[in-house]
Amino acid sequence: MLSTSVKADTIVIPEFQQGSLGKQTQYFREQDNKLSLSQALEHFETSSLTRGSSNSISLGIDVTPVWMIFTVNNTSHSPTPYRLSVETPWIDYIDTWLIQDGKVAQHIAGGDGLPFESRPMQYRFYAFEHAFVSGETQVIMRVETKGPMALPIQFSSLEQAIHRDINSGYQYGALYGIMLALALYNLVLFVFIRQREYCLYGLYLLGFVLNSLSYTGQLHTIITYDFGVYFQDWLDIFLMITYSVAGLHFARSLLQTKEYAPGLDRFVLRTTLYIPFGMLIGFIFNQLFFSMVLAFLLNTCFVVLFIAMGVKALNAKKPFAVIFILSSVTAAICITISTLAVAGVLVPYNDYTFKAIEVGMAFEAILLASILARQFRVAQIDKLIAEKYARTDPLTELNNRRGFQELTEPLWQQIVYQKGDASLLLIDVDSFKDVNDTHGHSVGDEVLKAIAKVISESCRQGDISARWGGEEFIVFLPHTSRDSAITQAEVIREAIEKVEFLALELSLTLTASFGVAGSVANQFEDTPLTLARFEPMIKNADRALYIAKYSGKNQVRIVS
Ligand SMILES: Nc1nc2c(ncn2[C@@H]2O[C@H](COP(=O)(O)OP(=O)(O)OP(=O)(O)O)[C@@H](O)[C@H]2O)c(=O)[nH]1
Repeated sequence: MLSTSVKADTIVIPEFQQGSLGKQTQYFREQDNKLSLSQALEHFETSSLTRGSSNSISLGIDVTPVWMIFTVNNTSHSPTPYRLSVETPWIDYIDTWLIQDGKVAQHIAGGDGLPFESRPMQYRFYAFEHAFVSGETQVIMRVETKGPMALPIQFSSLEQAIHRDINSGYQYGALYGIMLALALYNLVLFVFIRQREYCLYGLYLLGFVLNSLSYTGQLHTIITYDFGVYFQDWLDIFLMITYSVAGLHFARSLLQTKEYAPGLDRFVLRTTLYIPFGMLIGFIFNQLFFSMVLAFLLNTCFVVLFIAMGVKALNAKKPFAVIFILSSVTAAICITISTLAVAGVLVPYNDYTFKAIEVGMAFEAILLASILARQFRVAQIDKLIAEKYARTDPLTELNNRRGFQELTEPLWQQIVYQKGDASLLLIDVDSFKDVNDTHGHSVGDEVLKAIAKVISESCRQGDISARWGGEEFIVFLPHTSRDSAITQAEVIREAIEKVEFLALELSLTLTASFGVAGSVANQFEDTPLTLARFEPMIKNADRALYIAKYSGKNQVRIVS
């Protein structure tokens, strides 16, 4: 007959509906040899026990097994089903004995040391349900693990347990949904844009979600193979390291720390090499504790280095540094809250403090995504500017040759298919060398700008003007016959002649010569316009310009 006079704080049901049992338990640590239940009961009776002081009992990593006791008193007249769960899914072995009237009514063995199918509930934690009969039931538990000995014991009526499960499902669904959507979106962006930040960010988020799925036991309800006692512990370590490494490389790449903080950048790089390497050595020699310490070290470095990189980026006046710091400090605070809650220090353990880490990471993920989105926008604007300048002459801001060709090509095609007319003007400033020689090159530049302005302002809407090279300009006149083009050229010639370069404080009169080529009734050089006739038309205008120059300049000519 088993008995113990030791009374832990009694849990009275059905009044007690749901909560953590840290404060209602008393415990002691097993010393050298594994105790039997009766030896443990004797110890409970005869030795001093530690009373749980917070919602979650937490004793550190790689500690000796713990024996716990608490009492449930069912004051109702019928058996009342309750669920007990230990919400840290990495515990290797948990044994629970329910003692009624001095006899073991039930023994429930579980933990990730047992194959998934043999566990009391096919659940992400060690959990079981039991109908507590009227009167007192003593609950004795023995817990053994190589991982962190954090024991948030949850005790709830079945109704509350199901309610909690549903709530928890929604909460995790929302958190993981946000993070997975962001991860996949960024990986898709990487496939199409080929910018490594997107890939690293996607991997970082995926790594975190996987790590969290494993750390909260959810992954192991899917992967149910029995790989042995430490499978889950090693997987947690591996995933912690993967997401930390991806996260740190993402931060390096996003903030480009190499440019302005080479020392810190090297340190981050080495951290992401040496710690995983050490973990690998630990894995090869099956040193779980050693690898676990390295994983926690990397996780701590991760938080500190994120903030340090943000501060360096801020000092270097990098855009987005403030948002980066805000996101990493928030994540750091949330990680600290969860860690302290699980460790039972300062922060009370409850569902919110346990999940703070995920909330912090989701917040960080959204802020980092906003940085990437803004960076994308800046890159787009830069690209548009670069594209514009690839088509624009920087001095006169008219089209350059490339811009001219790109704009005229579709118009020319349209005119050819519609059997319409089109003309070209080639304009060359007369004796421009004298301007340079007399007033200097920079004045020459200003003069060219002024003439370009006159040309573009004298053009009709739809005409396309461009700088053809040096002091030579070209104008394409769509839907304009050669005769109308001559008239238009005269307008521009007169406008140039009238330009006063007052802003340059120069009393200067400049003229320009014009070569005109164009079609009349869709005929150019006695043949209808075709796609291939564009180049010959330019050559024709060039010959006309030559004639204008050698006929005394400041005139409009065609090849007759
Ligand atoms: N300031 C300035 N000068 C330029 C630029 N591009 C070409 N030039 C000058 O334009 C002048 C062209 O001289 P030339 O080809 O002899 O022609 P020109 O003096 O206008 O004589 P004609 O064409 O026969 O009337 C050269 O002195 C070039 O250096 C430019 O972007 N800025």
